[in-house]
Amino acid sequence: MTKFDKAKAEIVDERILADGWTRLSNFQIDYTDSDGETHRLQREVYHRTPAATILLYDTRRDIVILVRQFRLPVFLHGEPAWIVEAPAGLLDGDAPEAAIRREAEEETGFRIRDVRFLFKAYSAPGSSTELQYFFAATIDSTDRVSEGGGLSHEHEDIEVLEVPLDQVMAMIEHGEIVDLKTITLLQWAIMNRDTLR
Ligand SMILES: Nc1nc2c(ncn2[C@@H]2O[C@H](COP(=O)(O)OP(=O)(O)O[C@H]3O[C@H](CO)[C@@H](O)[C@H](O)[C@@H]3O)[C@@H](O)[C@H]2O)c(=O)[nH]1
Ligand SMILES: [Mg+2]
Repeated sequence: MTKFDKAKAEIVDERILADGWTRLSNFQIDYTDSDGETHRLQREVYHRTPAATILLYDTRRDIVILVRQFRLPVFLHGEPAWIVEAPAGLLDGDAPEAAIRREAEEETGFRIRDVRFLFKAYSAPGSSTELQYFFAATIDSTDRVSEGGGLSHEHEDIEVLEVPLDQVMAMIEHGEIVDLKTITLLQWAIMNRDTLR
């Protein structure tokens, strides 16, 4: 018996507010709450497709490979908008592992060998359908097959960074790393560094 045994939700209507790069809908739902009372609620949902991200960790040098790129939503906050993130990308119809291998190489130039699935998590479950798959791989400099930097025909403009794992917590605390998936992965790395060696 939990608080939500009587609770349920039914979709009544979906109205598409925008259908550009990503669909934005206004839903009406009949939500029956934990007391058994039903209320009609409005909820806007941004239909983001799934994505994957990866911790690339060089065990010998104790560094992680991060990327820096422009993010318009950060720019709109009036803050420095070329932000530091873990390599990541949309699955684009591929399985999560295949997608993260592709994205890691496109963005960083590293062709990864063994890759470990860590967990999956919703990025912003109050507003977006986006599901993020988290991975980790150990690398060394011989795994670098190109410069990376992203796809020029998609105007990706990416800088590849090598950051000592010992510095990332200070970067998070000083606001130099502000992307939530990246903070999650780096905290995982600090907690599990020994299992990666
Ligand atoms: N035309 C058009 N292109 C877009 C739009 N939004 C993104 N793109 C293009 O779509 C591509 C997305 O690149 P990916 O590497 O696949 O995805 P990402 O943006 O890095 O996404 C990752 O980071 C995000 C920020 O943390 C995450 O939100 C996302 O889940 C993922 O982890 C880029 O080439 C970008 O230019 C848009 O509104 N219109
Ligand atoms: Mg990307």
